[in-house]
Amino acid sequence: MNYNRNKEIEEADAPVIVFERVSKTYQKGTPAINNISFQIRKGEFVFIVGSSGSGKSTLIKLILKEIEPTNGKIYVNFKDLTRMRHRQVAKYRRGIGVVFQNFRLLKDRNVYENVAFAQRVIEVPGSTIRRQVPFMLSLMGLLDKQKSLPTELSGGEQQRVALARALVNNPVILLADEPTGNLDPKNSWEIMKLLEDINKRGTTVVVVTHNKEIVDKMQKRVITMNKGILISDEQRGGYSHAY
Ligand SMILES: Nc1ncnc2c1ncn2[C@@H]1O[C@H](COP(=O)(O)OP(=O)(O)OP(=O)(O)O)[C@@H](O)[C@H]1O
Repeated sequence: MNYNRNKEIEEADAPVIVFERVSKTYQKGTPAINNISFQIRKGEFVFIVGSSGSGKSTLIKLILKEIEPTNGKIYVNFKDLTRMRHRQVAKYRRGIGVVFQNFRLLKDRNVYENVAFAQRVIEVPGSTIRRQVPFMLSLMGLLDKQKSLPTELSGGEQQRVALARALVNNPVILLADEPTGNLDPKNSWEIMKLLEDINKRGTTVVVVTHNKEIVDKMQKRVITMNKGILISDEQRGGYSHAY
């Protein structure tokens, strides 16, 4: 598995997520996102923070093209999302790794199968799956849990399975929506260290979180939202500057 993706590291400065004056108003509402512009470059690690209802999940849904902006332009991986054809959307989404607060694992499949499934749906050859799934599980420290069902795992282990599944197809971007929301501090830090390792290997990582301690300690770029408006965007920022 060519996990280093040398070509992409060479293009480390290329913007992989671009929002240009983007607004989103749900039916009968005030704007959930109001005239937002920002760029995230290849290989960056970015936190998105803000109080409940500030528009963070809306932002993630826009990036995944689960919803359409009311105004503005969004480019991801050099594709104009507003002009993407319906039949191209599934393939586009498979190019982005995503993890959520509640893990979203297949409950009736073991750890190995949960990760392999992400490859089976895009018809990766069996021999490649048999090589790449154990590699990914070993990166996540899960080789000895391959045969366990999600219900037999701790929350931290379940999130590591979700990470393995999100990463096995080698995405350029990993989106994490509250990845530590259901975890205790020790497991939260383990997941954040893994996200940092993944980022060092070249993957662009975008993390939505309410975890003040983690944001303050990690000293990454922090985009802060408030009532649909981007109120600050700081390199080596902190949560404490948020409100
Ligand atoms: N499907 C929807 N229909 C109508 N309004 C919505 C919908 N989804 C979100 N909203 C509204 O849009 C605003 C932004 O919501 P969003 O879920 O993006 O916030 P958030 O920052 O992710 O919040 P949280 O931290 O609680 O997850 C809120 O006012 C919310 O009520």
